[in-house]
Amino acid sequence: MDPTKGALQPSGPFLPAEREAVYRAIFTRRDVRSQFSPQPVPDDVLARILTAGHHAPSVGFMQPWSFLVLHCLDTRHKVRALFEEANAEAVAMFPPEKQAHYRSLKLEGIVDAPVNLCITCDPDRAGPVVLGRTHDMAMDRYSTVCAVQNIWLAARAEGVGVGWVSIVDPIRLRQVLGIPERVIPVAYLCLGYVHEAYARPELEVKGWRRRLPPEDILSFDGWGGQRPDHPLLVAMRAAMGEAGS
Ligand SMILES: Cc1cc2c(cc1C)N(C[C@H](O)[C@H](O)[C@H](O)COP(=O)(O)O)c1[nH]c(=O)[nH]c(=O)c1N2
Repeated sequence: MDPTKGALQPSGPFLPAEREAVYRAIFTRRDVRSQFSPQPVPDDVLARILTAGHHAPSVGFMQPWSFLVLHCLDTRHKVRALFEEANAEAVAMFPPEKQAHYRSLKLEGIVDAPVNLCITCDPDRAGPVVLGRTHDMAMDRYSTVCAVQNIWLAARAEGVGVGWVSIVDPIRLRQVLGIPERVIPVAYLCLGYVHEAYARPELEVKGWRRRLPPEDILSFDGWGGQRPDHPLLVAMRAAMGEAGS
């Protein structure tokens, strides 16, 4: 008996409105730090968002992620203290002329948001030899990041904002959350309803950095293959214009 018999489903393009909805989620998704409503995110909504995360692609289908759901305010205050400490160290790493600007940025919403998630990667989830990870062990972490992105986009569709906080010492984060040593904390996310969000990345609005034009990120037939008048480049410029970027 062929196990693939009847396993296929139609896979054509979405209807225009469905396609628009997917692109809308992508283009209006924001990293949210300060606009969180304290209104709780109900379990059924959170369940849909996490289920989207759990349907991410993963190397060898290893599904290396765990989703730690953090409501406890005491725990979140401990994580915020880790952020404060790391952020003070971070300021000093920037050139003196950028430090005041850096200090003015709000870079977390750990306690403002009603719920946080820590998304971890367990390299041992599927044994030592994993299909597709044989020549690059980082593939399990990349898979975990795919889950994060699914969560981020599904949350956008639910009206739930997500902010990624990476300015924390991962070793101390592990201790605070009781994460075993072999497990890697990949992402710390703050989640909550947002009624208004920036139309462009907050770092762009606040003059820190701008989105790069397509000519800076497209290359043809190998690294460094710039083709300034290539039709794909022209089309991507137009698509970015339509996306408002
Ligand atoms: C791996 C990683 C880590 C972080 C981030 C993102 C990612 C992917 N971002 C959010 C980041 O600043 C943001 O995505 C960009 O500025 C682009 O903005 P939008 O996400 O489009 O709103 C982020 N933001 C922040 O305020 N504090 C942080 O510690 C981090 N860390």
